[in-house]
Amino acid sequence: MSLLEVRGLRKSYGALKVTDDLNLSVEAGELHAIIGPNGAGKSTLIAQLSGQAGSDGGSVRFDGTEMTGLPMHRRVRAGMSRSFQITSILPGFTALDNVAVAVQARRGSSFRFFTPVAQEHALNEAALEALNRVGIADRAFFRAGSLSHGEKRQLELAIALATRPRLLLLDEPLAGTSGQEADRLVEVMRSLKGDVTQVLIEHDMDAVFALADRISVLVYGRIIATGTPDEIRGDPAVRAAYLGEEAGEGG
Ligand SMILES: Nc1ncnc2c1ncn2[C@@H]1O[C@H](COP(=O)(O)OP(=O)(O)OP(=O)(O)O)[C@@H](O)[C@H]1O
Repeated sequence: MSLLEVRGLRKSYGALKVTDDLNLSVEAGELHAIIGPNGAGKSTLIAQLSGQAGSDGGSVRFDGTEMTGLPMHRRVRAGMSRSFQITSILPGFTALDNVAVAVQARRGSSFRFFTPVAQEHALNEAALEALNRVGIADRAFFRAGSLSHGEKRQLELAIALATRPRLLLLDEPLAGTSGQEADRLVEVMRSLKGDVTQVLIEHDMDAVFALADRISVLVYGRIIATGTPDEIRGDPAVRAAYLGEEAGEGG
C-alpha cells in the first residue's frame, strides 16, 4: 500500500476542470516531484492534498485512512504537512519562536504536566532541532523579518518539519532563491529523503531531475506519465506535451 493514494480527484473553477479525475500514488520515503506547464493545476493539487482547498470528488487516502473532507489541522495531526508561504512567518518574532509556535501547536497537550520553565525549555529544544535540520540553527535568535529570502524559505521548512510530518507537501520551495540559497534548500530536501516522504512542485528542472525518485507529469489536470527521471526524460508523450528540449538538458 502506498503512503498516499489519490483516486479520481476532481476540482473545477466554473467550467474549468483544474483537477480532472486525477490518480496518484506516493510511496513511503520517496521524493515524488510533480511537474507540468503553467496553469496545469499543480498548486491546486497541493492545496487539495493539504486540505487548504476542497475537492469536488474523488478520494485522498493517507496511510490507509480517508482524508477527503477533513480540514487541514486534522491532516497535519495525521502526519501530512505543507510548507507554508513566507507570509505565514511572524517577522517580529525570532526564528526560534516561529518554530516553537508550530511545535506547541503539535504537542501542546503533551506538555501539560511540565512546569512553565520546563515547557519552554522542551519547546525551544524541539524548535532548535528543526532549525538545525534545515541548516539555520545559527539564526535561531535573529528576528525572522531580518533573514534573507533563502533563510526564510528554510524557516518555512523548519516550521513544517516541527509538526513531525511523515508526508511533506512542498509548493515551489526554491521560488525566488539565488544559486547558493537554492543549493542549500536542495541539500535539505535531499537529507530528508528516506525519512520524510516528499511531494514536490518545482519549476527548477535541474533540481527536480537531480532530487526526485519519481516524477509525475501533470497536464490539464491529469497525470499523463509517472516514472523515474530517466523514464520521464525519455517518454515521447511527455516530450510532446511539455518538456520539449528541456528534457534533454535536465541533468
Ligand atoms: N481560485 C481560483 N479561481 C479560479 N481559477 C483558479 C483559481 N485557482 C486557480 N485557478 C486556475 O486553475 C488553473 C490551475 O492553476 P494552478 O495555480 O493550480 O496551476 P499551476 O500548475 O500551479 O500553475 P503555475 O505553474 O503557473 O504555478 C489555472 O488556469 C488558474 O488560473
